[in-house]
Amino acid sequence: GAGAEEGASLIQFKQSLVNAPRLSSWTSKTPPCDPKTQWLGVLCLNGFVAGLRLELMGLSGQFNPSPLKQLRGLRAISLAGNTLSGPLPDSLTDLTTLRALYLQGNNFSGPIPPNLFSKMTRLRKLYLAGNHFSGEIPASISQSKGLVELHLEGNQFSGSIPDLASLKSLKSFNVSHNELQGRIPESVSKFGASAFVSNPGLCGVPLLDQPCEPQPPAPAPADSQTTTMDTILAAAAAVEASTDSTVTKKDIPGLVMLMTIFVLAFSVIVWGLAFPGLRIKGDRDSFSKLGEKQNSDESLPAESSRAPGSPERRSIDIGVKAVEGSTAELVMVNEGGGPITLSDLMKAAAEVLGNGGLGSAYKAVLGTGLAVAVKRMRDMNRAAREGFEAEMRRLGRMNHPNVLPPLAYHYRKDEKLLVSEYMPKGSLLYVLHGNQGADHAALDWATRMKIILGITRGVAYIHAELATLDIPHGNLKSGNVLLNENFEPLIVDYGFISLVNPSQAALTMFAYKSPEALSNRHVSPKSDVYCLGIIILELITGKFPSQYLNNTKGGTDVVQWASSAVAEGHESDLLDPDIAVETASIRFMQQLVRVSLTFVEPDPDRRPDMKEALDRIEEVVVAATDGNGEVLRTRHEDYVRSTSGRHSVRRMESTGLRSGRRNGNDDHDDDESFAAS
Ligand SMILES: Nc1ncnc2c1ncn2[C@@H]1O[C@H](COP(=O)(O)OP(=O)(O)OP(=O)(O)O)[C@@H](O)[C@H]1O
Repeated sequence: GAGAEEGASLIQFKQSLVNAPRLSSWTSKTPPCDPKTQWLGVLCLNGFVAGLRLELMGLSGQFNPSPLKQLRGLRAISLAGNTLSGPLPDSLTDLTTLRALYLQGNNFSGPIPPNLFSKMTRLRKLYLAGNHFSGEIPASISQSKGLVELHLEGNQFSGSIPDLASLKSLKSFNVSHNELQGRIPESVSKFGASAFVSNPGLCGVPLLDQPCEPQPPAPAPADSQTTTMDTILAAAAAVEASTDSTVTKKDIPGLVMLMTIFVLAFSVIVWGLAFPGLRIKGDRDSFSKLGEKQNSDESLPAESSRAPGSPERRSIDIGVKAVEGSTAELVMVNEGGGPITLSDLMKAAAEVLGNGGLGSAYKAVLGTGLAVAVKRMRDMNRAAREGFEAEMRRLGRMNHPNVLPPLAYHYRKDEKLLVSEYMPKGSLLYVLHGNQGADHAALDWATRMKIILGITRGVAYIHAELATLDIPHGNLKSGNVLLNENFEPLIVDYGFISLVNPSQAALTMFAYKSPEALSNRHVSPKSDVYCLGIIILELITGKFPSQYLNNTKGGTDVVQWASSAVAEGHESDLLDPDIAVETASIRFMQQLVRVSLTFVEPDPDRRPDMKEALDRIEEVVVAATDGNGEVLRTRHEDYVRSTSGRHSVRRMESTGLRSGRRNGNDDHDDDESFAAS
């Protein structure tokens, strides 16, 4: 009967597999769906084969789907986490009943036939991640109009992302860690940067670091060696020297490309290794429901995109030494990380972190094991050497648990480096919008409140310490808030206004995106208050603010949205669903929305100053955490600000809120000893 025919097809399918001893139950002696002898990995529905769940079985050989087209009720196939190889054959196209195909974590390779998916109109989930697929993403994917989950990350797909506007139900999408190029189609830009990272040729929203503009070809890689800070800077400097100085912003993507290809290669391996343990749990559950629910057959959970593992380091030495002929040294301005010399730094294994408006950032791991972030500033010639150095010394003296001071700088006319401690969790921007992994999950309400309070305190401190500046921070955004291992925020990239060339400042610094700047009025310390309001709304709504973009496309206008929701009395619509579940705290979330709306008042005169802003935030947070010492073990009165503006003296009860950083400057010893006095 039908059972025997289906069995014969499966046996034929099995013959294409190598190393399938675990499929010994697959014999012609019994039918595949007999409840007493049911074949391993075969899922049945009403006596017919409905699914093949053959993940993590050590299977190798090629995937020959031809025999499977005889299985009229086949809805899901998982071969994930095996070592199947070769290309995807054309015959896959005949599996038109398929709802879900999980092939991730194998060794599949080669281009995918462009029309492969044109007949697979019922497909809802397609996982090809973590293989070696190359060539273009098959355009026929857009014909599987019911796709809900599409995961192509960790391959070598090239060319541009096809237009996927026809995939109206797409909920989960990832093409990160490929070799894709061109502008990200608007239809998928909502999936956030993590869905696209490590595609050096991709540009546009949501890759803020990779705006679309013509890019020069990447310099060709030379032989492999360890990449050091020195070779990275040399390469960057050489590209710059070979073009005019305005090209600086474009040279780094080439470097990023080289670096990320290597990171990619390594992370695919790690992904493959990490894969089995990750997959097995969720899959078993959801697959076992296949016999119960008609529509849940394909509901294996989505694999969240992995952050890349530790980088593989390769040389991009193009023969120019960044510091050759220079006597300039690295000048320490904060002893927190111990002494660092320029030669330590140049020898350090390095990787590219990103390319921001003010420069490019690199991670370097020193011989001592200390990881530092090195920011190579561009367009920072506003101040003469003495002015630059004095400002750096002042920034190095910053001493607040929520402010990351530079540890050292390197100054030459044509090269300025700023070294600070490396924060492994990365920025709030990344944790909030990019990474949907464990760090994102940790952003519960208490943590977000702690972050909001920390940022506000940090900015208030910066305003007190750098009161002489027109705009003390000037570049406040979630990308410039780093998170330490306790999710304590640390503010970076502050105090540059007197150093950055004015035209560059106006183009790239976030204070210049405030309403006053956009209507050609003066930026002021109140512009930082505006930027702070955006970050708070970003944290409460979980939405990427359109205010961070240069055009009006993409992101959420959090100011407009919050103002109208408050005006209409449905503030609760604003809340990120991830925190709105904490219903007991909703009224505090709403209070914070109202407070932050005062920060984003279009008229700066109607905004509070930073001192007042801090009071308002602390008031809500203290009320919200009263009687709950776990959230924030600091009290309002422990944070005493001196009116002189010279020092922000504070006492933190919680060690978690206390920075371990030591300040190298005698002037400020009273900050450290305040608790004892
Ligand atoms: N000390 C650090 N530790 C960890 N990551 C860092 C550190 N400093 C910067 N980064 C990360 O490196 C990346 C690039 O930083 P960079 O400052 O160059 O860009 P940006 O913040 O996007 O732009 P801008 O130049 O406008 O500040 C960002 O993702 C940032 O979060």
